[in-house]
Amino acid sequence: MSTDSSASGEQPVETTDPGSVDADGAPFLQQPDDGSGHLELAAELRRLRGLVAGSTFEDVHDAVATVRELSDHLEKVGTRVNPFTYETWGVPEHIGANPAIGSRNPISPPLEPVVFPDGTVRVELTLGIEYQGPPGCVHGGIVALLFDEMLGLANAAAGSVGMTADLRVTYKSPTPLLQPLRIEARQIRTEGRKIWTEATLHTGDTLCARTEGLFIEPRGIRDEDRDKPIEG
Ligand SMILES: CCCCCCCC(=O)SCCNC(=O)CCNC(=O)[C@H](O)C(C)(C)COP(=O)(O)OP(=O)(O)OC[C@H]1O[C@@H](n2cnc3c(N)ncnc32)[C@H](O)[C@@H]1OP(=O)(O)O
Repeated sequence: MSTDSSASGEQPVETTDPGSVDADGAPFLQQPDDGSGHLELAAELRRLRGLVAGSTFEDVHDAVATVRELSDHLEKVGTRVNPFTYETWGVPEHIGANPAIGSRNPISPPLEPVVFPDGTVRVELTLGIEYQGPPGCVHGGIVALLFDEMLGLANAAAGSVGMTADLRVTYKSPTPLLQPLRIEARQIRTEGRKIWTEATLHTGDTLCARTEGLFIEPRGIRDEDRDKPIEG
């Protein structure tokens, strides 16, 4: 998504594309473009989402009609995904619909994680007004969503998979909108089916929030699914 300039000309005014890949990190959980235009559609809707949530209008009835027409069109030309019939998790229909990382989901920022040799997973992102809680700050529930996702990805990077059983978030300092954010997650230890994973969220050198999660590996997990993240 494009980054615009505020009146001061310095700050972005909307959620931006994720940060570029760090030289030391490898892209993790890439979601390939199938060439259908689906990802471009989602990106355009992300732009729309920010405009709708973050603007005031005198009269947008024309836009209502246009968007209704678009929805009717997509209903006609699309094949609906059934979330109860995936062969396994991690297939594009599954990951793509995820509200934190899904490239097909206009709700997602989306995250574009990189993984480091020590198993740390990192994302860099900037969130716009559609993620606002307190004025100028990211909603605490959004922080928890992003943390949950990142912990799951760190588990996947470590070759394990677990359902979130306990997620504790400590909010240390307001998480600003429209400022570059960095989330880093890593698995700490495992014991039987229990997995402990931690993450931090910074803006610059300021720690905004940290989290500790306990994940439980589902019973009967297949070996080939261990490095695939469970979606929240
Ligand atoms: C793409 C990136 C992925 C993002 C990741 C997102 C992950 C998610 O959001 S998952 C969705 C949210 N989470 C859920 O819906 C989970 C709902 N809960 C459940 O399904 C179950 O309670 C589940 C699977 C966690 C555990 O159930 P079950 O497998 O029966 O575990 P159970 O046998 O009772 O317990 C196993 C061990 O874990 C412990 N345990 C289980 N739950 C907890 C808990 N909440 N707190 C502390 N310990 C717990 C038990 O005490 C037991 O310990 P021990 O072996 O020492 O006796």
